Amino acid sequence: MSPIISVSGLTKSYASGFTALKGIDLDINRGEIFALLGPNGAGKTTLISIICGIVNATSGTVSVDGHDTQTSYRAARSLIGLVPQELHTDSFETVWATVSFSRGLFGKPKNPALIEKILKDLSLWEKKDSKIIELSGGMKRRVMIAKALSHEPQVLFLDEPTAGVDVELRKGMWEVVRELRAKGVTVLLTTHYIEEAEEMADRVGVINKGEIILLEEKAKLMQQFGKKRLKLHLQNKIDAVPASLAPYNLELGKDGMELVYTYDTKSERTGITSLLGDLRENGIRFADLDTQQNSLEEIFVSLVRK
Ligand SMILES: Nc1ncnc2c1ncn2[C@@H]1O[C@H](COP(=O)(O)OP(=O)(O)OP(=O)(O)O)[C@@H](O)[C@H]1O
Repeated sequence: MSPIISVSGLTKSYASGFTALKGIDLDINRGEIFALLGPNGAGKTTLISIICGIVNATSGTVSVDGHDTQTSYRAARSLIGLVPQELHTDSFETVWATVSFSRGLFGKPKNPALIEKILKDLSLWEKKDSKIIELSGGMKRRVMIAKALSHEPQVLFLDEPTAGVDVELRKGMWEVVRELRAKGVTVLLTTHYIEEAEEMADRVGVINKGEIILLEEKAKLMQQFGKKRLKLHLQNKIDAVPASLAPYNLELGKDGMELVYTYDTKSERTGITSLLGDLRENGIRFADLDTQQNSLEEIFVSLVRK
C-alpha cells in the first residue's frame, strides 16, 4: 500500500539563518500510529507545520495521499486534522458551536449527526452546550481533537497531546487515539513522554537536530535493544566481584549490596541458572531479586547522546 504521507528531501532554514530540518525523508503508512520523538528544539513542530502547510519548506516535497502540499494545498490540507500544542479556541462559544464551526472552515456541508458522533466518541456529548471556558483542561483538549476531526480527516496530527495532563487523563487520551486508529484514522503524534510512544506507537521515529536518526517498528526496536537486567539484592556486603564470576560481567552497586546481571532475552540461554549456581558456590547469598526490561527511554537517551 502506498504511504498516506510522503516526505522527501525536506529542509527548512528559518529567516534567522537557522536550519531546523536537514533533509528529512519519511513515509507514514496508512492506519498506523507513528510517534515522533525528539528533544526540545529537534524540529518536530517544524516538520508537522510544514506537512500541514502552515510553514513553508526551504526545499523538498510533501504529499498527502498523493496530493502535493504546495501545488494541491487545499486537497492535501483537507485530509489532515491538526491538534496543536497550544490550546486556542474561543472561550465563550459552546462546544457544539466550536466543533461545528471548524467543519465549516473546511467548506464541508453541515453534518449534525457526525458532530454528535464525534462528541459522543470523545465523551463530550453531555458538555455540548457548555462554554469552553467552563470545561476542565482535559475536556478542552478533547474539544481540540473534536475540532480536528470535524472535517473527517484521514490523518490526525497530535502535537504533544498529553503535555501537562494528569496520569488518569493521559490514559483516557491514549484510549481515544487507539479508538481512532481502529476506525482507520492514521495518527502522527509528537511526544516527550517516551512511555506514551512505548504504549501506543506502531512505529517510532527519532529526530535530533533536524535529522531523523532512527526509524523503526516499536516492537522491533524494543526487541533489538531489548536487554533485561537481573538485580540481586545481597544479604551481605561484598567488596568485589569474585574472579570466578568475571565471565558474567556483573556490576556491583549500592555499596556492595547489589549485583546486576544484564542478559539478552533473545538468546537461547540467558545464563541465569548457571549464574545462580556459581553465586551459591562463592557463598554469595541474596535476599531478593527483580528483573527490568530496558525501556524505550533508555534506548532513546543513549541514541540522542550518541
Ligand atoms: N520562526 C522561527 N524562526 C527561527 N527559528 C525557529 C522558528 N521556529 C522554530 N525555530 C527553531 O527551530 C528549531 C526547531 O524548533 P521546533 O519547534 O520544530 O522544535 P520541537 O522539536 O518541536 O521542540 P519542542 O519539543 O521544544 O516543541 C529550534 O531551534 C527553534 O528555535
